[in-house]
Amino acid sequence: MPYKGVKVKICGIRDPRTAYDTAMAGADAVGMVFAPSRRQVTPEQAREICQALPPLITRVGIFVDAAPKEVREIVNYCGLDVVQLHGQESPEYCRELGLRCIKAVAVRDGRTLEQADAFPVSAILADTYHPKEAGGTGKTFDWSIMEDIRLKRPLILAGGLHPGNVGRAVALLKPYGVDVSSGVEINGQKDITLIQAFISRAREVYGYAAG
Ligand SMILES: O=C(O)c1ccccc1NCC(=O)[C@H](O)[C@H](O)COP(=O)(O)O
Repeated sequence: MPYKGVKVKICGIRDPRTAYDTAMAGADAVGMVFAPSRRQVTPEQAREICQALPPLITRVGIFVDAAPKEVREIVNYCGLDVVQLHGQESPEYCRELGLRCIKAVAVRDGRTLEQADAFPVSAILADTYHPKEAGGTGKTFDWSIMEDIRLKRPLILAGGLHPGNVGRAVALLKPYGVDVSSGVEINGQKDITLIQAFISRAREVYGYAAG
């Protein structure tokens, strides 16, 4: 059955105060990047962020081709709920990890998404393909690729979303969730006004805008 609404994940959170404000603005999930990136956090920073968050919010760790042992250690140390995998991780890797996983797919065509749907994971995150960046590009992809694709797993849409286009994306594709990083930043820093606007615009499609 399709999800009646849309979950909102704000990614690339780097400090406890922004994490708390993001949760109180109504986000369903926050993401912390452990892979090399200008948004990278240490396990110590992520643990502080996780501890600052209220209870009913999902804490997501972002990894790119990290060793399963390292991922499990960070998950336990920080208190993460879900891992989001942005590298070349295989179905066997996801199975071996034994954690709740979101598999990110760099969308080039419908086939890449259908292949990922066979992964033993909890959801698929469709993101923009970039030859050098594993995520957080701030660029959209051609959403029409997705229009005729029906996945078995819940779909989270990402890639270049912002308050000005998220409503259209939700209305067109009706994803289970939306994910944003660059589109709620000003000069590389998360901006709480943009975060609030993003959450409201995403949800007003279903008629329950906050704020
Ligand atoms: O955000 C990063 O810097 C990043 C680096 C390496 C792997 C993944 C990364 N982000 C993952 C996310 O969930 C982003 O929110 C997603 O890619 C969308 O980003 P954006 O297009 O900037 O909204």
